[in-house]
Amino acid sequence: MLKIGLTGNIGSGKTTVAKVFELLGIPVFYADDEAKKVMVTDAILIDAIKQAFGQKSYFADGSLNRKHIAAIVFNNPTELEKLNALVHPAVFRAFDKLEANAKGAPYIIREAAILFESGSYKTCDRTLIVTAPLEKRMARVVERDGISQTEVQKREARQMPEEEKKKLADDIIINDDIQLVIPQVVALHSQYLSLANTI
Ligand SMILES: CC(C)(COP(=O)(O)OP(=O)(O)OC[C@H]1O[C@@H](n2cnc3c(N)ncnc32)[C@H](O)[C@@H]1O)[C@@H](O)C(=O)NCCC(=O)NCCS
Ligand SMILES: Nc1ncnc2c1ncn2[C@@H]1O[C@H](COP(=O)(O)OP(=O)(O)OP(=O)(O)O)[C@@H](O)[C@H]1O
Repeated sequence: MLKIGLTGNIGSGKTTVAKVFELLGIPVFYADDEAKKVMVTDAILIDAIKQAFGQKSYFADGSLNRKHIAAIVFNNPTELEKLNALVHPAVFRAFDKLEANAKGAPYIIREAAILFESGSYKTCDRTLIVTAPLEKRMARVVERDGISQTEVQKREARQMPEEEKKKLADDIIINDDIQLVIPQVVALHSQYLSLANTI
């Protein structure tokens, strides 16, 4: 089955784009959501996170102390690598399951903020990047998450620059509030359906 990797830096609008593909009937795997799920359900992973980042990593009710972990990993690249090495294998396994369950679909989408950085693009047949100017991306995330511009910048600094990703990606959607997003998604959907028919 044709697999499309969908990415974009923080606040680019990749989740928004993914939702449009879903409306067109395409199964989408959200790596971020899956990471959130396994980090509170996988007992071995939970233990490993506590060992690495302290007991404060979880609240008494079992939910993840996201602020505590974010403060550690987005201030120290080595700590972020440690967290990625713990979480990503479980996310990769979940994607394999989704793929197995989506046999009837013409193609599937794997949405991930760090598709290129994590190497998961290698499991995709094509890659699609959503782009937007940095100022717009920052403003969107500040509005959506209520975090400061500095916090957004720290995360952006841990991601491969958008310009580099644009060179690696096969397809692009420009989400700059000037060009319309839905027609761009529909055009790519037709292209992917044709490609899926040739596989
Ligand atoms: C550190 C955590 C707890 C912070 O949680 P928080 O609720 O503040 O942020 P959230 O998860 O909603 O992420 C917001 C954005 O931050 C950026 N971001 C998140 N994880 C990463 C990462 N590993 N590397 C670079 N950027 C990241 C992305 O642009 C993401 O969309 C959380 O991001 C996390 O557990 N990250 C590790 C899991 C992971 O790699 N997720 C990303 C896709 S698999
Ligand atoms: N074209 C647009 N017009 C207006 N608002 C938009 C547009 N695209 C995205 N947004 C808004 O900007 C915010 C960021 O978009 P979205 O969550 O899709 O980005 P993302 O790339 O998935 O971000 P992250 O990497 O932080 O998870 C959301 O609140 C979304 O509703």
